[in-house]
Amino acid sequence: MKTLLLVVACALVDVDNRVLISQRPEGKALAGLWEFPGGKVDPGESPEDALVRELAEELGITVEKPCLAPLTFASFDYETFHLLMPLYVCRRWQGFVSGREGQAVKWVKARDLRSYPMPPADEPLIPHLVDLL
Ligand SMILES: Nc1nc2c([nH]c(=O)n2[C@H]2C[C@H](O)[C@@H](COP(=O)(O)OP(=O)(O)OP(=O)(O)O)O2)c(=O)[nH]1
Repeated sequence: MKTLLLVVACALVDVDNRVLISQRPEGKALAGLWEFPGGKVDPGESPEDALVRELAEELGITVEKPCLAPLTFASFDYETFHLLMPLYVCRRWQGFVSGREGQAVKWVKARDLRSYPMPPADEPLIPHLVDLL
């Protein structure tokens, strides 16, 4: 089997029940596609620690681990690796969301997520968010 890559992602949900998506920067794989904030789990790091770190780096917000609720996961066979991506939901954080790495960010209703091109791994996640929100 290919390398199993563990990536953690978060559906940040605001008071209007909108979800945050972030556009992958030029130069990265899957550039231009809209994704849930997150990233790779580093060796020795727990998934929750990785997500707290990524949310701070990418969006400039502080999240407490108990505020990360597991929702579902993506399992997708990319050409060079197999992605396993737990998706958490978070409704509480400190600070204001901004694209700290120059990326565009957008708050969207779950039912409108289909209007934004996302990586193929993310498509099966959308109905879970529509159901929840
Ligand atoms: N963050 C995130 N990654 C996703 C999503 N869907 C999806 O297929 N991926 C894939 C794209 C990448 O192959 C991988 C995440 O890797 P990345 O390169 O963005 O992670 P990272 O922030 O740790 O990046 P790096 O600094 O190490 O380059 O997961 C998603 O919704 N969110």
